Order: sequence, then C-alpha cells, then structure tokens
Amino acid sequence: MVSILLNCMGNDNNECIKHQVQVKNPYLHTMEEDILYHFNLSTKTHNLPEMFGDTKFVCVGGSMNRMKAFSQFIHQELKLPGNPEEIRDICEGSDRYCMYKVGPVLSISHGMGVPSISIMLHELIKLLHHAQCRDVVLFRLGTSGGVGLAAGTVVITDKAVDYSFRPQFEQVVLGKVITRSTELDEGLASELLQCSSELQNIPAVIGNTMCTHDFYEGQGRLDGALCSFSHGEKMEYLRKAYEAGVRNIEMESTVFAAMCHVCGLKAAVICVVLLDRFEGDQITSSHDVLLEYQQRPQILVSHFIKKHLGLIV
Ligand SMILES: O=P(O)(O)O[C@H]1O[C@H](CO)[C@@H](O)[C@H]1O
Ligand SMILES: O=c1cc[nH]c(=O)[nH]1
Repeated sequence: MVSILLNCMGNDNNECIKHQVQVKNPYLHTMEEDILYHFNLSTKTHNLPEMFGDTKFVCVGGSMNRMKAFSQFIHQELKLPGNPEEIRDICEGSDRYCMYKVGPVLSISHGMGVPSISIMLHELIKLLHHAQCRDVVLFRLGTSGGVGLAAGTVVITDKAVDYSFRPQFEQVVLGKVITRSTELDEGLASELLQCSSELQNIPAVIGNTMCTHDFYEGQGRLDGALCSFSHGEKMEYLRKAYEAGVRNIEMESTVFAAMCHVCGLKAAVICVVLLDRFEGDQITSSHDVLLEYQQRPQILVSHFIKKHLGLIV
C-alpha cells in the first residue's frame, strides 16, 4: 500500500485514477450537487476531499455505540494527539448513522439488515469517490451466531452466502432480480487470520458467513414471535449450512461484499460469534462478556491497521 501511495504523489495520473474509489453510475458525474442525505453531507456544503481524502481504512458495524467506541479505541491504538472522548460525530445532523474519522480510519454505523447497510454503502462509496480516496480497505466488524463454533470465536469470512448457501446477492431493480457476486479478497482474509495468530485471546477461523433477512425465523430460531418449523427441521438446516462451509450467520455480509466487489473495493467481514446455534437460540452471556467479545474484531483490525501503517513490524 505504501508503494501505491508514493506512486500517487508523483505524476502518473493514470495510476492514481486507477486506484481511486470508483462508482458504477454514469449519471453521477452529471449532477451539480450530490446530497448524501442520510449522512447529512453534500458535495456543495462540505469539502469532501479535504475532510476524507486521506482515508485508507473504513470500519463499519451495526451499532452506533460500538462504532463510537471503536473510534476512541483506534485513536488510542494509533497514539494520535487529542482527547478520544472529544471525537466528533460527523453525521450528528442525521440520526440514521454515526461517523467518526480518526487519522486515516473512518468508523461508521450501518444499523441492522441489508436495506440499512445498503443505503449507508451507497452514500459511503459515493463519499469516498467524491473525496478522491485511493487504496481504501473496508471492514465489517460485527456480531453473529456461530454454526458449530464456540462463543467468542471470530469468523473471518471466506464467502458471504445467501439462505441457500450460494455466494451471491440478489437485488430487485426495476422489478427484476439482479444477481451479484459476493466475492471477498482472499489475500486480505489470510492476512487477517495471520494477525489473529499474532494476538492473544483472539481465536479466529476462516469460514463462510450466511447472511439472512431476519434474526428469528430467517436464522432458524425457535424463540421468535412466529415459528413455522420444528426443532428437528432447524437442526437439519444448520447441519446443511455447516456442510456447505457456513460457520456463522449474520445479516449484512452479502450486500456488503457485493457492493464492494462491484466497485473494486478490497473488503473483509469479521464477526465474532455470540453463541453456537447448535446449542440454542437465546443469547445468554452477560453484558460484560458480550462487550469483550465484540471488541475482538476491533482488536484484530486495529492490529492489521497498525501493521499497514508501519506501527508494528
Ligand atoms: O452486530 P452487528 O454488526 O449489528 O451484526 C449482527 O447483529 C445484528 C442482529 O443482532 C445484525 O445486524 C447482525 O448482522
Ligand atoms: O445469532 C446471531 C447473533 C448476532 N447476530 C445475528 O445476526 N445472529
């Protein structure tokens, strides 16, 4: 990454443009202003290149509090000047998402489920494009249900798969289904696994992640307000998922992988497991244990970032 950065400081303009964040929308450049409505930012009212141009790592996760805590954590990890308690929410004018910038790291919340993260990603990718960012890596830092894995294990996603264990994301566009690949960067996943082996207390595996559109029936839970299947049918589905290489279940990975893939962005999904779904449905660990678990993907990615910034050899 450092060598690419150096290239972009020189005169090779084509090389620079090649590494800039791309959008796949021919209409975008014809617009006089682009309002990123859910971020409360706009190309006319904000100097996006100045605010975000040096961004290299974007970390996203469901909860606003988690992503605020991550920004404070990474601020300390990178030993940046200033008080981490005073990091400002760039999206404070909107109550949809929160966004914090800490040196080259952007930390953003995306809410729960595909529609919520998808809206955020449209605006995030446009933001990175307008800001002329280059060589950006995206990480989803999440929580998940494990499939044959103990609580606390971190799953680095190999393939993000749908309810039928297919590595694809289906989007309805103008009444028709468009299917997009959910391929993630293999090298990045391996590098993250290597990072986990350099850390204490971050048990990690690479496996497939199943993305569902619901936490309860959609993930085969028997404890929702509705349940239309038996315990045996649930176990059979989980067994089939396990055989297909699925090691965890969450609710955003396929659209995250698909949108990053289409736009040529390097991306990884790193989710900690909160329970083993073969053993139950309810999340019974204490608040403190869950808090420690959800810090694990953050510690892993912080280690990766520090290595890439040359802060650890
Ligand atoms: O912990 P986050 O990032 O929110 O991810 C997981 O947790 C939520 C469900 O509790 C879903 O959004 C799922 O994907
Ligand atoms: O079981 C779980 C736990 C967290 N998030 C999910 O989507 N499922």
